[in-house]
Amino acid sequence: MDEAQDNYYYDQSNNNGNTSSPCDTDLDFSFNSTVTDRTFASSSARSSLARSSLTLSFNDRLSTTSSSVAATLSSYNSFDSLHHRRSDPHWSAIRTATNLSSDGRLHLSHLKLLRLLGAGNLGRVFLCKIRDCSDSASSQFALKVVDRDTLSKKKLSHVQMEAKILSLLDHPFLPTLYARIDVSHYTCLLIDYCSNGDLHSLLRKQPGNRFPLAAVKFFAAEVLVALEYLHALGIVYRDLKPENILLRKDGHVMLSDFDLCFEADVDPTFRCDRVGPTRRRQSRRRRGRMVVEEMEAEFVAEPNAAFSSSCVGTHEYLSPELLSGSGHGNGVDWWAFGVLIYELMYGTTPFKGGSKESTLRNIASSKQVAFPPPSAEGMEEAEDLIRKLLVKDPRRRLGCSKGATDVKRHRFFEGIKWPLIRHYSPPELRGLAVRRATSNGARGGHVMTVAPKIRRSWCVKGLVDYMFRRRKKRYSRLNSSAGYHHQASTNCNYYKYKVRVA
Ligand SMILES: Nc1ncnc2c1ncn2[C@@H]1O[C@H](COP(=O)(O)OP(=O)(O)OP(=O)(O)O)[C@@H](O)[C@H]1O
Repeated sequence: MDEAQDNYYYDQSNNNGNTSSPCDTDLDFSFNSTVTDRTFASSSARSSLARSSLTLSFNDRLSTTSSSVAATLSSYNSFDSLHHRRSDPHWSAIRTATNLSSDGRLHLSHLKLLRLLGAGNLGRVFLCKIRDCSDSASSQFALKVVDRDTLSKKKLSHVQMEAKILSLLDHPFLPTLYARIDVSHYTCLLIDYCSNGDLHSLLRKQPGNRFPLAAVKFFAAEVLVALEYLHALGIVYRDLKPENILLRKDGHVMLSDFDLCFEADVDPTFRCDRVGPTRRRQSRRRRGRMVVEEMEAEFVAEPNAAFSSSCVGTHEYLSPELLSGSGHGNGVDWWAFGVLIYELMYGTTPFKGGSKESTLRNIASSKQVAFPPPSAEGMEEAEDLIRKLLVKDPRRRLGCSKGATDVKRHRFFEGIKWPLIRHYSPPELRGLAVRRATSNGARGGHVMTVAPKIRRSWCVKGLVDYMFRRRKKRYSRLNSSAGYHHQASTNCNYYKYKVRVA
């Protein structure tokens, strides 16, 4: 947006007789300008080979919860929320902008559009920055602009679903909704900007369109943690694919596109079992013998009773039960997770045919997934995981009953310290420009709470009861506390520890 357009904005607000200060208005519709479109359309980050999501209408019934979010859209500024990233410099940039605003809210006029990032089914996404903010890195955001007047009722419900889901999220691998601005017939969602594009485009830049195994493991592990968090909130994603996995400037993932999600209830469970033999040990401190028991605690929060019968997703990623139209649940995400790992490893999806119809036929057939001969060490583990995720019957599919808890245990992920996942270095790949965190950057501002060591020794009698009670208390806050989910999903959700009974 150039100076001339800035002036146009001021004139326009005056013509409308708006008496508030220029920065308090929402009348800067520069995203509507054809100049903006022409100038920036070519800079769209997504490759032209990207596969679009579909909403088939053989069964058009939306999930029950989607109607409940069809509430009136209103402006949403979440500065006061207890977001775990509230010390992030992005929030500070927004706070600085709104301090001067008479109503304390963020308005479109606080934002300067820089370029068009791309356009999707529902609207366009712009790179923008907070005006007059000196820290260029922390003042950049992505602004998703939706023109509600151009959308059908069904697409409008998708926008509402996306806005609702975004407002619930508080996780390093998922976008933060900094503000929602509804003005006239536009809905604008201000979220994190991912300067490294999407995983689909990155994959196309690699030799043979494949990632090395270590990179597959890195991306799969991060996506798994993001999925785990969504499922713990009762959100079934339904549109997992490389195109929807964006890469932040630090090379970590951010899932995007929540318009096809549906919500369901979750009934979290926490189990604590004794594993291994009970041993007697000499206590140095207490001068006596004590009993040491090795316990395994397991936390599961998976919407395994989720049910929807609308057919949505992306052809190559649709699961057999979704295609059959007889209803599906959380299993669609675990199926898609298997397809994703396959695609990252082999550069193509496992059931891809010559046409969309033949792809769908292959998915629906009883044909099992086939693999090229293994070419590197560790491929067998990956193949075994994919095979277990691509089980056609969702009742027998890995992940469907205990979610990420079971998937994380697979030997493909062996060695990953889940609580530290945010701090693993991204792989060095062609086309991935990783900017390390600076002192006031991502790491300094919002370090993920690191869980305690996986193995711990305790010498408090009744510890298990105590932990169980504490966790139960936290579960009761399940739907209200985003912080809890953050903790639950960044902590290892199954771990062993020793209990010493004096
Ligand atoms: N936060 C972001 N940072 C950087 N680029 C983004 C961001 N969000 C979206 N984009 C890019 O903008 C483009 C449009 O995104 P959008 O989510 O509107 O559409 P889409 O991914 O095609 O989804 P849909 O399935 O809703 O059509 C995509 O190419 C995406 O890569």
